[in-house]
Amino acid sequence: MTVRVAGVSKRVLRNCTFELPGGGVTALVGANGAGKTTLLNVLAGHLTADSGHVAVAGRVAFVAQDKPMYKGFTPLDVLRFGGHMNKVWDEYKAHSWLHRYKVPLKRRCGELSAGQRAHVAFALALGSRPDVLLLDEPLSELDPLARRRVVRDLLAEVADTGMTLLYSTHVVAELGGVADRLLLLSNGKLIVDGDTDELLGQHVEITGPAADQPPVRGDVVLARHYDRQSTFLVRCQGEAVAEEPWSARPVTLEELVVAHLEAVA
Ligand SMILES: Nc1ncnc2c1ncn2[C@@H]1O[C@H](COP(=O)(O)OP(=O)(O)OP(=O)(O)O)[C@@H](O)[C@H]1O
Repeated sequence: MTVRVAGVSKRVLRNCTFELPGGGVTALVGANGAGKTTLLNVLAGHLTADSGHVAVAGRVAFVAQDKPMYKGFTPLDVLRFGGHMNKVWDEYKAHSWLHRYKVPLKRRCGELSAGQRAHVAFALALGSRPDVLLLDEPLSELDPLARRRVVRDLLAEVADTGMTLLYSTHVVAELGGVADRLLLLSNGKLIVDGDTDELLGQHVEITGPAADQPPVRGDVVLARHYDRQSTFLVRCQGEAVAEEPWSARPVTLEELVVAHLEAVA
């Protein structure tokens, strides 16, 4: 396991326990204040847990939400600094990221756009050849095209290097085909932790006549009742077979996440 977290508590975090195998992409999702940034800071070693244990194997790079950097430095200065600070440093990888995203190399970081600063932070992080890359809302400053390209480039990096990527995000509509694992935090507690394909296979929406319970076995995540109709989003134990007049349909990752968040809101 690349990342092993056992019983970690800190600020809002309560007894968080999970493991991430090497070489995967995990999305960390949760409402505002759920504890995502706190958890990433604990994993990065910037915060010490009040209790519990964290083990992260290999080199770790962390890109914080506000992408802090010296405003007077140019991107070239930042990479030079990265080369001095990191024992392992891939100059080509760092420079090619800035080149690919057309970041002005000699302009001061304080005069770069938020998206350009984000690219400098990505270049610095990837240049350090991390085994574990932690990103806190990495896509929030990027335009729609850049978001797609950055996601594609990060997935290629994971595939090429076997790096483990854990990133927090609110953009659950863009998780499909990207995250192979989902961690869902609510008020500092991990309420969902699993492989996204398995989670999608387990969750189903059942619709039929008004009823207190769905006609399938499993945990009701969310129930909605209308005059003559009930809809249940259920985490099933086995295959969900809904007989007439009930119907079952698979859910998207976004629907799954929103239902779990709504259930505890
Ligand atoms: N420096 C701090 N000292 C004390 N409490 C803090 C500190 N920073 C954050 N908190 C609290 O910890 C809780 C979790 O904050 P955190 O930033 O981890 O949430 P988040 O899930 O990343 O939220 P968001 O989606 O809004 O970025 C919040 O209640 C927040 O007020």
